[in-house]
Amino acid sequence: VIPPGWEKRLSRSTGIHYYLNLHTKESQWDCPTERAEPPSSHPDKVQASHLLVKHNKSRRPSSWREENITRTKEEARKILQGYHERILSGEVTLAQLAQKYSDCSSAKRGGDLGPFGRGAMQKPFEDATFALNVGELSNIVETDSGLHLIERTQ
Ligand SMILES: N=C(N)NCCC[C@H](NC(=O)[C@@H]1CCC/C1=C\[C@H](COP(=O)(O)O)NC(=O)[C@@H](N)Cc1ccccc1)C(N)=O
Repeated sequence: VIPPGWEKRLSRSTGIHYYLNLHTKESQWDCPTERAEPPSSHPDKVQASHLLVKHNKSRRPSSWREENITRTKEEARKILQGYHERILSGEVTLAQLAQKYSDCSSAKRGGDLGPFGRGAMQKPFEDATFALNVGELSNIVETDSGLHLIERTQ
């Protein structure tokens, strides 16, 4: 008997049965032994990309882009608001802007921070990311590093 959350399918090309996980849409040849669970709405780990604009009150007012960052926090906010509007309009993606303008070393990876759990990032950043649904873009989030736009990717 097939555990709940799975469906037995017939592969047209091979004429062999396979099993489809109705939640993840992944398929496998061998008959599952565990039930397939819907994705939990409280994941241990999330993945996000971010665009960081630092200012003269950042804990480390320096980055790969700029040796000595002198813009004020309000100037940084204006810059990030501009990026926010351009991303929301669909003109550009966060990754494209992060690659060029983010004051974080993750800029090289389009702002991708990789997967992380609670306790890894500064609290405001962590809370904002965990509050996002996958694919959603945050408003401006402030940490000791500076001002961020965050997009949750997983
Ligand atoms: N994957 C992890 N656990 N890496 C350690 C994160 C440490 C954490 N960082 C933050 O909370 C902020 C939010 C995101 C980036 C970040 C800050 C700074 C930039 O600000 P600054 O420190 O000059 O003030 N970038 C970083 O840390 C980068 N290594 C993030 C990163 C870059 C490339 C690949 C993966 C991760 C913290 N507890 O301080």
